[in-house]
Amino acid sequence: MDAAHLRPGADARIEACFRFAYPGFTLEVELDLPGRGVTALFGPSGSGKTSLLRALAGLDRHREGYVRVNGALWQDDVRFVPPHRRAIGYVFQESNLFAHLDVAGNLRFGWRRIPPSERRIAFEEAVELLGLAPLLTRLPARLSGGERQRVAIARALLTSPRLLLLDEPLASLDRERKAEILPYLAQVKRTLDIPMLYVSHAPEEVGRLADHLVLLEGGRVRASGPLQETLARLDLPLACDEDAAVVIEGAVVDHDATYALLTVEFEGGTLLVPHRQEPPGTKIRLQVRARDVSLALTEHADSSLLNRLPAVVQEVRALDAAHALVRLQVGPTPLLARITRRSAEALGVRPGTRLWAQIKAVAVLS
Ligand SMILES: Nc1ncnc2c1ncn2[C@@H]1O[C@H](COP(=O)(O)OP(=O)(O)OP(=O)(O)O)[C@@H](O)[C@H]1O
Repeated sequence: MDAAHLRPGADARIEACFRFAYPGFTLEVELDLPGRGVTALFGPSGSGKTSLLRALAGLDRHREGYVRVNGALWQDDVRFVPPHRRAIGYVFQESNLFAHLDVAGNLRFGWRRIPPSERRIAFEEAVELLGLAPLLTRLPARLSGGERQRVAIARALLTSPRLLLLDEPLASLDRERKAEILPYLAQVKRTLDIPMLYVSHAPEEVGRLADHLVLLEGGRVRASGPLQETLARLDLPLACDEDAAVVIEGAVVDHDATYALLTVEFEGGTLLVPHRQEPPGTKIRLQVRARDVSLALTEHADSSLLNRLPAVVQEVRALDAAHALVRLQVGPTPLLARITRRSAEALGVRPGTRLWAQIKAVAVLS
């Protein structure tokens, strides 16, 4: 079986439009999202993320709605495809596995629902992708939380979905378990190319997996755009967070074994990152937090900081009485710096200022 059958075309889109109200809450959204890759759905509690996923899946039927996923029309004014005919995989915060079935039985449940001619993922492929081979005969009660979620993801994949909806799939897990599962999700993304809508509050998950970001607020779309651009928008609450960070995509060009440093080239410059060896050409995602970036008008070659990048200021915004947020551009790549207002004034930081961004820490996300 060839997973390439799952690949949506180049012009693939997910289009959705909903308007509905619950007492005290109205959801009014219009979305036009890439039909490939991972779209992260961000937003405060009660902003409508789960309601939107349920509406997309057809689990809640709303009169005013439109859903079209990579050419398949699931809902408009006259048509409503019921949820079990939508080819959607849904993974919830708590995996709702059947307690009386072992892992293999749970996986077969999803798989058997799909007529053989419509199956596009082999049983063994899902087992291998999620590393489930040693667990097939275990009952859910004897699995860790992380293992249960891996089974839930594999079960969803075995329904050969056109769209995978993940509603905070890692939220109930501790840090270590989360870190264990993320590589599996990244592998699913790389191998199967099924579009995913991923609800998460965790910058680490979003930074690692997402290509596109939607920010919901009070039942409305506050922002929707490519991940790197959207994370660096000063008018959004994401950039104002204490842990605000940008994501930089690059490729490994070199490894210095003496100091265990990778050289990563991105559009606009290079960064040195402490990391294990990776073959040249490996694509890599880096995360740089706004508070780990300081600014200088001249290059401080006598500093202990390895990473100094020439940058141009695009925008400056006061965060509070003491701090300012600066959006910089390193070539075409956006970067954020959180500095004191006093420093911003002393350096004369304003749009167009050319300076050096000094980066204290870079995290490797993948
Ligand atoms: N079936 C329902 N009937 C009435 N109100 C509902 C229903 N489902 C959701 N709501 C309300 O709609 C609003 C949005 O809820 P929703 O669960 O979609 O938000 P969310 O962004 O997913 O929140 P969280 O991050 O806490 O999961 C809330 O005010 C919730 O109480």
